[in-house]
Amino acid sequence: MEVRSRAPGKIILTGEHAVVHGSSAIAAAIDLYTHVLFRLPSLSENHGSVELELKDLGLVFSWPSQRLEERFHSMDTLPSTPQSCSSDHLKLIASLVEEKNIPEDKIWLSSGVCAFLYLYTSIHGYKPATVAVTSELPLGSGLGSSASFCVALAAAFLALSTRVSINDEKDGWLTLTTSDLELVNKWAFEGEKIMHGKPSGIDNTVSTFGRVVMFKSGELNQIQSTAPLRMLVTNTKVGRNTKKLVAGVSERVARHPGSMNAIFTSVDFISKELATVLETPTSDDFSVTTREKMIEELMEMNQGLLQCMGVSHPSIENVLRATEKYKLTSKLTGAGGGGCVLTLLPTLITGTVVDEVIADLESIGFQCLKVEVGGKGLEVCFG
Ligand SMILES: Nc1ncnc2c1ncn2[C@@H]1O[C@H](COP(=O)(O)OP(=O)(O)O)[C@@H](O)[C@H]1O
Ligand SMILES: C[C@@](O)(CCOP(=O)(O)O)CC(=O)O
Ligand SMILES: [Mg+2]
Repeated sequence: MEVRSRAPGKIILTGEHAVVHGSSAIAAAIDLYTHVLFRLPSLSENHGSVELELKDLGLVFSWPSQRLEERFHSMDTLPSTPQSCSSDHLKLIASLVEEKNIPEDKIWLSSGVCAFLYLYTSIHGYKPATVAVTSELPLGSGLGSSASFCVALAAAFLALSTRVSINDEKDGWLTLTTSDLELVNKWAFEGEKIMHGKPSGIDNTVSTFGRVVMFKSGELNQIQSTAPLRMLVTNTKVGRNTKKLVAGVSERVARHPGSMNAIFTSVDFISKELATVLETPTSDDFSVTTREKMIEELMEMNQGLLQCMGVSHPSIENVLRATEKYKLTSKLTGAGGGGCVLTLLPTLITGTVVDEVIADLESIGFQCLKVEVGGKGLEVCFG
């Protein structure tokens, strides 16, 4: 028996970090996915283990089911509803991951493997299975790979544990009902907590539900954008870790509470204004160019405030300068500190100019990705 799931990454148009502190943020799904293939072995192929195959990284980890059961027997590991992983429970999981001797240059993977073990054992128990993961997203770059990893895993485990109701349809990609998407989203949030420490929930929410969303304090509002948004994503290829960057901002808040809260309030206004701009139909009084100028100005202001939060990086500033030469506006997306940068591609820009911008950025050593913005969320497929 097997199920596949795929969950998109995201871009944050405005509001990253501030959203962790209660401000509004606007994010959109992108057409780059994490894919999970979850297989329960037949009796003849039963290997008695829970096996995680990270295909892009060429790594396989496996834990005998019996050993997992013995290690966790004192834990309440089969909650019927999503629950946070307690620190004792996480210590146990971390010790099972440490035994795998993940190579030092890939040690950043550990938190992902911990999140996998937590979601697997909580939702599915200890039964032998093979879980294969591939991702079209650059990992640890601000495009929400951690959240899409958790969403795709939680969906696959729930789908084969019959904890979600699926239509009768047997072939093709299916979307879940809203209440099942909410369940997946809650589990994915628990996985994100293991990876981010203190996530806002925006990444798992947009990966689950797709589209363009405004998010504030756990509340989701769909944005009906009146025109397509064209964005170029530039990966600076400077590695960074969301958990550390989020913690760094909280430390700055502790040192400068008044100033930082004023910044978060400004970001809240910026996101709300962006929502209005996106939802306002273009007309004689509000042309596409005016709309795009407004979006650019809001992105520019948000980038300035992200600098004030201490999460920009020289590589990000380089992208800003390189795109400014073409009168284009850019802003970091995700946690910053390196990672990815967004550049708005106005409607009137020609393909030749876009190609020149990309060539310039790639000549500096960056990687450009053309993404579709605001598409679908999580889907599953039985086969
Ligand atoms: N396909 C994947 N395979 C294994 N781990 C993954 C995968 N996708 C994400 N992760 C985990 O998520 C972490 C990156 O998350 P994070 O630092 O939040 O950056 P982002 O979410 O922007 O990609 C990785 O270090 C890894 O632990
Ligand atoms: C910085 C933050 O706002 C977004 C982090 O996104 P990413 O993991 O860098 O893709 C954190 C959060 O909202 O949980
Ligand atoms: Mg992340």
